[in-house]
Amino acid sequence: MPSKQRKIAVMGYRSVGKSSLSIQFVEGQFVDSYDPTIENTFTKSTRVNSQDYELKLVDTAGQDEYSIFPSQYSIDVHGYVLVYSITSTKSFEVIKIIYDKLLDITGKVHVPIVLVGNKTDLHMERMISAEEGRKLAEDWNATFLEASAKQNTSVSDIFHTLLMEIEKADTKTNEKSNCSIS
Ligand SMILES: Nc1nc2c(ncn2[C@@H]2O[C@H](COP(=O)(O)OP(=O)(O)OP(=O)(O)O)[C@@H](O)[C@H]2O)c(=O)[nH]1
Repeated sequence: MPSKQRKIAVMGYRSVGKSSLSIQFVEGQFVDSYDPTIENTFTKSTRVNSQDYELKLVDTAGQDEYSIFPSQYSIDVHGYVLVYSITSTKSFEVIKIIYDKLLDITGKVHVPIVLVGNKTDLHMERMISAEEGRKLAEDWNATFLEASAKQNTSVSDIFHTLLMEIEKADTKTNEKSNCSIS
């Protein structure tokens, strides 16, 4: 089977660990220093369910409640990793706003999304429970995962799950377009 090309955008509030998750997945390392991202694109080959993928990962600049959703991330992107930090109530609020803007700009009812609560290693500083995250993802009809870029917990699951979600959405669209009225 030929390899499929997929583009994924990682979005969320500042400093939630978007770069750290991307770098952990692509390079297998964690960098402790904080360097705000403007935009970084990574490529990685990966395999899910016997299918090879050529993945383009766009690590975006941190957004806040006032940011305009960058229009370049509304086209050509197959799925989104929406990240908040379990230690930051603000980042959880901002991810809801980003989600609303994303739906608005794509004009779609359903977009493949994995909602990620990052920094689970900082359990003493936890502000958002797993239940709250799960509930939000349920409202969105998205998949929910908690992760730690630092400890490399569930990091590859995020991207593999999203690739499966994209595949599911693709199948649904194809089924619809093959549907004829007689
Ligand atoms: N303890 C802990 N720290 C983390 C984790 N992920 C990221 N960090 C730290 O959080 C800070 C911000 O991480 P980044 O990956 O740069 O965050 P970002 O979301 O890309 O930030 P912006 O580019 O500003 O939007 C850095 O100091 C990281 O080392 C994690 O899972 N656990």
